[in-house]
Amino acid sequence: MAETILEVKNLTKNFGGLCAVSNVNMEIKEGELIGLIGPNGAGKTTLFNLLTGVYEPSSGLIELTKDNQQIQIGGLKPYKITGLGVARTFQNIRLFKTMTVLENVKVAMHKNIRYGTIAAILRLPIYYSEEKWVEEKACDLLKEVGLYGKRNEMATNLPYGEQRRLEIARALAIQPRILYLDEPAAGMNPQETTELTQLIHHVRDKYKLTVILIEHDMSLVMSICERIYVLNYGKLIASGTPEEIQKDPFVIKAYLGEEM
Ligand SMILES: Nc1ncnc2c1ncn2[C@@H]1O[C@H](COP(=O)(O)OP(=O)(O)OP(=O)(O)O)[C@@H](O)[C@H]1O
Repeated sequence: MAETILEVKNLTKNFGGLCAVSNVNMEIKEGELIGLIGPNGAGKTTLFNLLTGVYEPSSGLIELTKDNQQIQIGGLKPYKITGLGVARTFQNIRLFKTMTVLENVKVAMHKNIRYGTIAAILRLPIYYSEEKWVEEKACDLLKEVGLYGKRNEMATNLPYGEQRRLEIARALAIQPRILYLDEPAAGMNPQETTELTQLIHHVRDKYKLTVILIEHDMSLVMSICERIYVLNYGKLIASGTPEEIQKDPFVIKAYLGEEM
C-alpha cells in the first residue's frame, strides 16, 4: 500500500465574506493520479493556490510527507514549498516571453546547481561542468515532451498546445514529487489532448510522480484519473473513482445542465 504523501485537513480560505474553500479534507497517496473537478468558481484554483503557497489558509492544515516526516506546509512561501518537491503549471500559461524554449527549462533547473556566484564570475571548472549538466538535463526533458526540435525557438512563438507541454517540462525541471496541473488541456484540440493524456501518464510513471490535475475536459479526467475529488461552492461534495463520480447524485446535481 502506497504511503500518504499529502493530507489536507479542514482547509478553509475566506476572501472577505466569500468562503472560496470550505473545510476541505483530502488524503493523497504517493504515485496517485488525481482529478480535481467542479463547476466554474467552485474553488479549484484557490485550493491549488493554498497547496502551493500562493495563498495562506484562513484555517486548516496541509501536511506533506517527506522522509517519513509530516511537514506542515500551509502558509509557507511558494519557493519553500517548491523546495520540498512541489511543482505546478498555471491556468494562464506563465512562460518567460523573452527566452527560448531551452532557456525556459534551464532557468527552472538552476535551483539544483551546486556552484556559487564566485564560481560563476570566475568561470571555475565546476561552473562549466554544472552548466553542461543543466543543458543535458533540459534537453532530455524537452525530448520527453516532444519539443527538443524547437529548443532554440522563442517560447511564445510555439503553438498553444506546445506552450502547455513546455510548462510541464519546466515544472519537471525542479525534479518534483508532486505535480499540480491547472487545466492542462485548456485550449487544446482533440489530437493535442490525446497526446497530453499520454504524456501525463508517461511522466507520472517515469518520474514516480503524484499528479493532481484540475480539468474541465471530462473525457480526459475520466480516462486518466484514478480518483477524483469534486468541489462545489468551495465544499468537497464527492470523492471516488471515475465510475463512482459519474454515478454520484450530488455530482450530477452540481453539473446539471453540464455534460459529464
Ligand atoms: N483573490 C481573490 N479574491 C477574491 N475572491 C477570489 C479570489 N480568488 C478567487 N476568488 C473567488 O473564489 C471563488 C473560487 O474561485 P476559483 O478561481 O478558485 O474557482 P475555480 O473552481 O478554479 O473556477 P474556474 O473553473 O472558473 O477556474 C470564486 O467565487 C472567485 O471569484
